[in-house]
Amino acid sequence: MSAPVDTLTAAAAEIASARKDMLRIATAGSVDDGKSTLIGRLLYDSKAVFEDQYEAISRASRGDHVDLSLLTDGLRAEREQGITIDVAYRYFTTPRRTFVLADTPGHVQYTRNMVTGASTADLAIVLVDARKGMLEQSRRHAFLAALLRVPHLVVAVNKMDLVDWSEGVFTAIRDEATTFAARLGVPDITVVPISALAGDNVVTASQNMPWYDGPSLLHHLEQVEVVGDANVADARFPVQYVIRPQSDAHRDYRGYAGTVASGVLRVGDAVQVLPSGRTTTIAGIDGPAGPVEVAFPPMAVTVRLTDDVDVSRGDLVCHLDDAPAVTQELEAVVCWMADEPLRGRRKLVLKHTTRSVRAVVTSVHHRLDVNTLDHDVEAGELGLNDIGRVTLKAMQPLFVDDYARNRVTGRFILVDEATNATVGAGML
Ligand SMILES: Nc1nc2c(ncn2[C@@H]2O[C@H](COP(=O)(O)OP(=O)(O)OP(=O)(O)O)[C@@H](O)[C@H]2O)c(=O)[nH]1
Repeated sequence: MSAPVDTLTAAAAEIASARKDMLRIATAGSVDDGKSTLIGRLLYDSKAVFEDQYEAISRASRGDHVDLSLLTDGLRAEREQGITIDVAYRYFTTPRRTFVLADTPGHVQYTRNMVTGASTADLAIVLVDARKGMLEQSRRHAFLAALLRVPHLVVAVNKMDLVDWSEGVFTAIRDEATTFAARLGVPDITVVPISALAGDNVVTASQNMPWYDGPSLLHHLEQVEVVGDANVADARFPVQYVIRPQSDAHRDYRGYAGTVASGVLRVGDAVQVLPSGRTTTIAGIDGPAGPVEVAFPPMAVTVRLTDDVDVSRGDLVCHLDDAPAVTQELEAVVCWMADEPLRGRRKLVLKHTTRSVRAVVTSVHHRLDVNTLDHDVEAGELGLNDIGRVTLKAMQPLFVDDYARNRVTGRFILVDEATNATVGAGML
């Protein structure tokens, strides 16, 4: 039985109050587009930086402007190499919201980090250098954001000071970005002209671009609506651990711990456990601070069931009438991240929610050209950072939804059997 509508509304309201204050952002830009400077500017102008830190970087900066990229680059080991490698998470808060910012590097070979950083993001900021316009990299970043179904896209056209704050330059880039985003099916795009170095339109409105009447970047980040993006309809609870205390006092306790992937679970709900299909009822839900009546994403809880059904790690608890597809054959868009190409008959380990199964790629249908969005059906393989459509056969059943409907149960990663390295990410 699904949760009744009033429960969904209540859950949406609870998610709203829990989430209204938080926005997860992924940033992407090519090398030197000014990502570090932009993040530094956001931190500084939103007062997330202490004055003494600012004085230290003022002293270290050369030229007219304080080099805010020192704030974000300061801790990076890549300083010597001059490149950014891993995804770094930063937090900052304004009176309106808390922001979790995944800083993903721009180099083409690091697509993998972008995939990691953006897969849970509410919003992606793609930085573009006003002098260069939409490059292949910018398109690639926008494409990945769309592929990962990041619901909101911002294209920040940076270094407007270097094009004399030209409205014409901005309009041309905005039109190109908007057209490309429309082809990708991006539901929401905002294009903002900024100067991260001088601070124009980052937090406060620019005096230099009176022709722009949209919001500043931070203002947009503070007001963008994300509550409606959550899937509150389909209850999906992948079991991570079975909890069965050994002590005599708790000998009868058996609970199933995990994170609610989507939807709403409520005490008393009739549920089924996949793959067995056994039906039972939720006897209780334990949160970190004690029992709760309702659980919704992304709460980590322990669920107790009324019947003593056999449940193990990797099983899925869902309602009776909206179960996911149970399948061993998967057709997916895969982003390949290993040096040696992906070809048919390749054996891999597929990790989907809390389940790991062996799988084999049965065919590579096409490779996608990120610039033209054309399908190359002749390719027959995917090289490093290629994206394409493949079919896989899993050795055990998986409980899946379309990625478009569910960003948690609709994605998986591919791991090399021998090295245990992540070699691919897939969207169903
Ligand atoms: N004139 C001007 N220069 C800028 C602006 N934003 C950044 N820069 C400069 O551009 C250069 C690159 O900026 P970064 O912030 O380090 O670039 P990045 O994209 O973080 O580079 P990686 O860390 O290598 O990915 C620096 O010299 C900045 O001072 C801007 O709005 N105007």
